[in-house]
Amino acid sequence: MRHTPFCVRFIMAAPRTVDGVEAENTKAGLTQSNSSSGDPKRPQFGTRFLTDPRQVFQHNAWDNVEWTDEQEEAAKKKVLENNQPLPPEKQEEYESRANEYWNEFYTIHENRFFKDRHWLFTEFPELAPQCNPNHEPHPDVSGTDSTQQDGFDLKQCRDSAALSGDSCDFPGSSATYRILEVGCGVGNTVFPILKTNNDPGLFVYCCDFSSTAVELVKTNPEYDSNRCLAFVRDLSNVEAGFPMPDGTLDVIVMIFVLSALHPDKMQASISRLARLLKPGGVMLLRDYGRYDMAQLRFKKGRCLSENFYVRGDGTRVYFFTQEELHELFAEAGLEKVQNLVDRRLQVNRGKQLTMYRVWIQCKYRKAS
Ligand SMILES: C[S@@+](CC[C@H](N)C(=O)[O-])C[C@H]1O[C@@H](n2cnc3c(N)ncnc32)[C@H](O)[C@@H]1O
Repeated sequence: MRHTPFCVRFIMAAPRTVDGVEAENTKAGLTQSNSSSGDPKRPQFGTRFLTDPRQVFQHNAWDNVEWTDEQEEAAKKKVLENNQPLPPEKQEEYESRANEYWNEFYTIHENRFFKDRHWLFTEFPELAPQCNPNHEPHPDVSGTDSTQQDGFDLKQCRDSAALSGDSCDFPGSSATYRILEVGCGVGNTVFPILKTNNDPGLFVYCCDFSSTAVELVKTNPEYDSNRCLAFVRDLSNVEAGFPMPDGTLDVIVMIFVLSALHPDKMQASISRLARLLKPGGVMLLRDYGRYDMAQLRFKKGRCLSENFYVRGDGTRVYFFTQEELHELFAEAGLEKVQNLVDRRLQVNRGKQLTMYRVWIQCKYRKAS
């Protein structure tokens, strides 16, 4: 096995059972995952398959679950039954006060709700590339001039800034590997990245439109302003600026965030974010898939538009198909690297409940 110089060992959490209301939001089931990706390079560490339905309550979770046609039809029917959208004034209120609802969420739950997740690095090795056994050292890290690697030409910027007397420096401008997490919440992705990816050239940006969440990130003892910058930013406001120029990011991460935006605002938000990527940079997404248990649990009076709902606490969620996500990324000029559906059956053995989870995972690259 190759030596991995800057790595902290990955911790694989054991699968946990989720149940009740918490299951709607929690990512606990994501600690292990599997899918029918067909990607031979993708680590397969969720390999418990249910072959005999009578055995379903033998374990807490089953991977890569096939849905029957009847099950799919029943899910479709359930969604249609609850598909009466709320009146426009209610819709408008949930849109205009969206960040306030998330502020309330974080005021109540602080950082207790979303848990750290170390599956991140197995599913998304781009977050700590030097920890991948097949990793070829990034030329920047081995000491060459990083400025020429950037889509944004930092050297040219510095040269012209020297002439004009302006500055082209920005937070993280001296970094050689820049990651932005959008909709970062309380930092359950950011802090594991900072802990695991010890590349001295790393800089992590993270933003959320909940000022309460961003404050919780900044006051976390693990927040290090030499390696990280947290800021408040509404993704759906595409006119607002970012603290880094276009063409400077290696990775943009979105974990259960795009689904919280109004569907009409998703395309512009993704297209705006794509501009921030360097050529060759990647956008990583994990989010709710169509007919996930959380969608089927919504009762009448919660639907905002097709496949878009408001929870009891005023936060909203959309349930995607793979095709919809592909369209969004392709329209933003990105190329598919991965777009897979992850179906998992979680079991509450005590209550003899079965919970079918559906998540979608995507990686899309900006052409070099
Ligand atoms: C389901 S939480 C996920 C949080 C975090 N990514 C995680 O996995 O722990 C969705 C997050 O998206 C944020 N969010 C929702 N809409 C947003 C928007 N328009 N701009 C920025 N952040 C947004 C919310 O404040 C919340 O922190």
